[in-house]
Amino acid sequence: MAKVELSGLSKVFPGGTIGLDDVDLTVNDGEFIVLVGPSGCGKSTLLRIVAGLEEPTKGTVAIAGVTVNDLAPQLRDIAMVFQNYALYPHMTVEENLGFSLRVQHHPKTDAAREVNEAAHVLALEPLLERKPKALSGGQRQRVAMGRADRDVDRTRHTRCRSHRRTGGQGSKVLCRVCS
Ligand SMILES: Nc1ncnc2c1ncn2[C@@H]1O[C@H](COP(=O)(O)OP(=O)(O)OP(=O)(O)O)[C@@H](O)[C@H]1O
Repeated sequence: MAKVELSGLSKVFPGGTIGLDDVDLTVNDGEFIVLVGPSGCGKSTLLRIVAGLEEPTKGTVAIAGVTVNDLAPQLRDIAMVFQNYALYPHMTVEENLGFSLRVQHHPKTDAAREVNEAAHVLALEPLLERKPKALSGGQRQRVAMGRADRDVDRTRHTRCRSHRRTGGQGSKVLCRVCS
């Protein structure tokens, strides 16, 4: 986990809809927070900006002390679970959890071990052979969380741009993957 700091964050969409208006928020390393508010108040917009899927009109996003406004989403070491969970319906829980590891060409034994660890932590062990349609909403959400965490490309982070920005290998600020 890393500290996330949002400063003066605003988003005005084309057409003039205000998505966010001057938001300041600090989430400390290891802190768990919940954004609560009425439909349309800007929760998804805020998360999309942190993940890099939306550009703020004003303000800055810093992760682990590094301003990431100009950093592409895949270089931010952020995982996001979407409201529809984005699971592959034709794959089992096990295949969904391991999909990104296969795409990243992780050795099979390492991938299997990581999938088993994730299944244990998320209490999905008895459900590994099931497909998403045979899961409850909460179970689907846990699979989506497990998959999102594996979506972070660990191979990419051997050349982590955050590191280069903060002084290369001697940097004190390391992302979760590289540290
Ligand atoms: N791409 C877009 N173009 C124009 N307006 C948008 C766009 N995306 C979101 N908005 C508007 O920005 C505001 C904030 O939307 P956002 O999706 O962040 O709300 P939310 O708090 O996540 O809502 P919900 O709880 O219903 O999911 C809303 O008024 C929404 O209509």
